[in-house]
Amino acid sequence: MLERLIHSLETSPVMKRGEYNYFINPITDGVPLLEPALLREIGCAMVRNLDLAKIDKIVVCEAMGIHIGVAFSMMTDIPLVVVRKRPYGLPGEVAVHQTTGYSKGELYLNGVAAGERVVIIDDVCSTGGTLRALISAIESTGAEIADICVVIGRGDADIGRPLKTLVKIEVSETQVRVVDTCL
Ligand SMILES: O=P(O)(O)OC[C@H]1O[C@H](OP(=O)(O)OP(=O)(O)O)[C@H](O)[C@@H]1O
Ligand code: HPA
Repeated sequence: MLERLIHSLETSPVMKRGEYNYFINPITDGVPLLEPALLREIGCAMVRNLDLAKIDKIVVCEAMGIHIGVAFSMMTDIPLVVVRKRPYGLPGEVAVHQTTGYSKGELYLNGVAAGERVVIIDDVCSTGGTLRALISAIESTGAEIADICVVIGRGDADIGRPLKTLVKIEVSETQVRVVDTCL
């Protein structure tokens, strides 16, 4: 299991975004293309690794959480909430101030209510800026975060909660190395 993911990571090109070594991979970028078998492999690994008891919703961030969230939602029949980069001004909308290793931005959370149990999934955790901001936004709604899982863990970011990763990687200026897997 995870052979496709490991192969795709270890053949990922790396580019500079400022000082940040940014790897380019189908799961984290959607390019050059997403193979259905890779999505299935990741969906199955997430189902095996997440605690799905009494979960009301899956929460993902636009853009690169969406394909993973869709695969996972279709496998589990749990509804999906997409945290968007655009505000809608709906009642209860929560702004999420996101900082990554190479960007700053605003995301907007809708569709999560007090008392609900949610799981967060995403493509990658690097500095942890996105997950920390999302966790505090979800907590402000009064919902409970039951579990958090990313496909790829890069570095040792502290998000203040346990974080499950399917694979852990190290990224140099030229290549990605898979250093651990959840299996
Ligand atoms: O741990 P961090 O340093 O926060 O990095 C991880 C985040 O960076 C990427 O999102 P990005 O904001 O680049 O948007 P995208 O999903 O549209 O590519 C990725 O999808 C994660 O959400
Ligand atoms: O190196 C990266 N590649 C793709 N997406 C990312 N999101 C955070 N870091 C990265």
